[in-house]
Amino acid sequence: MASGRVDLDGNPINPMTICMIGAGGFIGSHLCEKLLAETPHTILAVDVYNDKIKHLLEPSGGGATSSWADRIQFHRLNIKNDSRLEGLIKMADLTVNLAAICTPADYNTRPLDTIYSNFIDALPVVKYCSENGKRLIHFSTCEVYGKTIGCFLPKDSPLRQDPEYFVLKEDASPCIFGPIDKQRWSYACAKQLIERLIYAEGAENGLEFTIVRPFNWIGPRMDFIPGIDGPSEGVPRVLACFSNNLLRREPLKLVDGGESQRTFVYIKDAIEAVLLMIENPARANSHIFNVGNPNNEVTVRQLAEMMTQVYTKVSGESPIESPTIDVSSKEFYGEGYDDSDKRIPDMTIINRQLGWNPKTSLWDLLESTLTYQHRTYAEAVKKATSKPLAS
Ligand SMILES: NC(=O)c1ccc[n+]([C@@H]2O[C@H](COP(=O)([O-])OP(=O)(O)OC[C@H]3O[C@@H](n4cnc5c(N)ncnc54)[C@H](O)[C@@H]3O)[C@@H](O)[C@H]2O)c1
Ligand SMILES: O=C(O)[C@H]1O[C@H](OP(=O)(O)OP(=O)(O)OC[C@H]2O[C@@H](n3ccc(=O)[nH]c3=O)[C@H](O)[C@@H]2O)[C@H](O)[C@@H](O)[C@@H]1O
Repeated sequence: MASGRVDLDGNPINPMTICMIGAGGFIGSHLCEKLLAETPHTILAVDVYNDKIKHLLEPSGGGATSSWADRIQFHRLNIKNDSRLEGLIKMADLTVNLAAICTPADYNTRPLDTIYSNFIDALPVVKYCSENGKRLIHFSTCEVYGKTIGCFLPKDSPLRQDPEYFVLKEDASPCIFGPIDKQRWSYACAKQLIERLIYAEGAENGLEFTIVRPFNWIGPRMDFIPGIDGPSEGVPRVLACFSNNLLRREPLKLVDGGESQRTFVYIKDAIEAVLLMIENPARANSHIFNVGNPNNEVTVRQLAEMMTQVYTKVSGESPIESPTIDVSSKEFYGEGYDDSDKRIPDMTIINRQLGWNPKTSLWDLLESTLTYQHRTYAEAVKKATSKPLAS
């Protein structure tokens, strides 16, 4: 049955069933919302948690019409050890695998869990897709590029300004990781190996696959605020760390001077790219796609300064006297941390295959995200910090 929707080549798109593993996480929650709101597709949502998609599962909740809840089914299971996984993959036309440990604070402190989660646990998913002739969209990471070639040049080398030495290209750039005792690279290395395995399944066994390399997607529902909806000692990714500091009126911690550079893309822009991949298999299969916003580059220090300005605007609270503080990576993350110096995605392939371009500026995406953070957490943080200490 056609849905009235057409793909980029004008062909009708038939409704499909999508097995989405890790659907209860940050990216999964936005992808579920988009699929339910704009397409006729059905979702088999697999995760160990569902807090971030609860509003979609309740028949009348979160503004959802009952037809939304009819098209999403939540399966609480851990893909490490659940025999129901193969059945769900068989029932679906397409599997999207998002499940992973993906917070840098874990890579050097829980390297075994990180490697198991990103490589070993993903193996059965690839195998079931390959054996049952099912299409797979697998989430990898921009971290597979590791460090740029440019960072090994002398500090004053003019070649450091040459894009050939830092722009990251799917089909040309090498993957450059630090030594083994820098366990930070356990995640990137596990993701690289699963990419190679998927690629080989495509080459040798005809698996239909697409690999996504997200470049710092950020927005509402990313990670958790420590002590409010996550462990008080937990260290989430930078957006949630800095949001937590702003909510608590603490200085934002700059790791090793905040000199590393990142490009941030708004989650809603990035999800548009994933929907194009889902609905245009002929253009997306056998490709690896960078998905990021090369125009939104900042150092982490600049990000901290911009988030402080934006938060002042959306909360109406004046900034604290010393808005940032320097910490060493050893103090913040522990032994074995290392960092990617710079991440600029080359957009040629995604542009050519899917015509996708990011739209939202860093200021605008921070404004909508920090408005959400303030609305969602400010009261809870105030309550938590005003509680008298137990005697
Ligand atoms: N957010 C980003 O910018 C970004 C960047 C690069 C790569 N990625 C990749 O995208 C994917 C999703 O990222 P996210 O930001 O949504 O992370 P997330 O942590 O919010 O979501 C991951 C989800 O997977 C689930 N999960 C993990 N292990 C599982 C298991 N064994 N069984 C069932 N469910 C399990 C978790 O409960 C969580 O809900 C990950 O593979 C990550 O490596 C994300
Ligand atoms: O998002 C991505 O594209 C990928 O990169 C992230 O890695 P990274 O960008 O290093 O992680 P963040 O926690 O977002 O940190 C960004 C930078 O901010 C710094 N930072 C972080 C937190 C903080 O409080 N202060 C601070 O200076 C980190 O040292 C790092 O240089 C994670 O590995 C994954 O989510 C993902 O695969």
